[in-house]
Amino acid sequence: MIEIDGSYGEGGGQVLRTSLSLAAITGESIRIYNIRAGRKKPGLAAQHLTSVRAAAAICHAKVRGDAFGSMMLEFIPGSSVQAGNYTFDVSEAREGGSAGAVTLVLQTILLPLALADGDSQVTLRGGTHVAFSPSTTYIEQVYLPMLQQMGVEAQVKLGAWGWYPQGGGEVQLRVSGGNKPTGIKLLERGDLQQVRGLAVVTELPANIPQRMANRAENILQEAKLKVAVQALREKGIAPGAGLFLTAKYKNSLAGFSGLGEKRLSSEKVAEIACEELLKFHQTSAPVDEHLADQLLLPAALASEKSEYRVAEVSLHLTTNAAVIEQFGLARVMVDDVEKIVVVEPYQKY
Ligand SMILES: Nc1ncnc2c1ncn2[C@@H]1O[C@H](COP(=O)(O)OP(=O)(O)OP(=O)(O)O)[C@@H](O)[C@H]1O
Repeated sequence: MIEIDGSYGEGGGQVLRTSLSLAAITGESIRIYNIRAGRKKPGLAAQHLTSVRAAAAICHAKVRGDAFGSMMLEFIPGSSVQAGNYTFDVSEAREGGSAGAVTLVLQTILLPLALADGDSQVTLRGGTHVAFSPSTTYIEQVYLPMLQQMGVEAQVKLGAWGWYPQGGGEVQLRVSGGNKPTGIKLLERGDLQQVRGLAVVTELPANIPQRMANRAENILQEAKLKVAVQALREKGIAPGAGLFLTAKYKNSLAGFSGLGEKRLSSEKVAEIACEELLKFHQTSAPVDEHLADQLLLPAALASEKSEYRVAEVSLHLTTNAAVIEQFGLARVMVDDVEKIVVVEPYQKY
């Protein structure tokens, strides 16, 4: 049984999710203690508990400690990962519901399902565009296309928008099985081809997405970037707003967002997303800070070495590297100065 200290490094949910993915893939039993000890409300929150249940469902794991707020979990896989049709609802993990991010549940099970024999279809319910997690738009426009470059085939379709605090969104995920990732080499991003944006609201007036779109286009055009932002007004179970930008470079993609809040103007939401994008654009790196930690797992499972340059070496990145190394799956080297990540898989699973 592999013992994992959940308080290590970042001390957040990612230590848990990466461990779950790797336990499902390798069949190794794990025991995680100090789960999310670094957070204000430690232990398993709704999104994490749903990730535990999702990982357990796909490999028939026996689980101990799978309760809301639990800081200890034992996870003993009972079979190899089984492709199939699954539904996971974050709101079921907590009384009174939750807007926990479905995208983080998705990332927990995606690679195990991609490696399994057969195709899968997964319905995920909860928050689809919430803070401190990849938005579903990011998954669709950045994460999955980058994984496709590594030979992993998966698509998402947004069925309903889910914002904080109500959640209630829905995403359909399709994964083609039997795909071992190839490595990725991404040291130069090439020229920017276009910034594509989505300014969206649910249950709010049409002038809001239009104002977000106008402000974003003005800022990015002033910076001499080619940009097109679509303003969209959608139906939903609650009001919500956001601006999602995807920068398409010759060799890579990067994503940035601003989420609406009460007392935050439409223009300010646009400015938040644009500032992030412009900061990234100045670095000349191909991989944004968030994708940097998210690419580690496919790279560790790949059939050959990966090498990529990142905009920022985050604590998420170094923490995820340490968890992967604890499973003995790959050697991960992070050059803090050059900001280059090298992953050498041992191909032991
Ligand atoms: N704006 C964003 N765009 C894309 N990815 C993001 C964004 N913000 C955060 N992420 C990613 O979401 C993940 C969050 O991991 P983290 O461990 O912080 O999560 P958590 O489970 O939500 O919990 P907590 O921090 O509450 O323990 C990381 O992979 C990070 O790169």
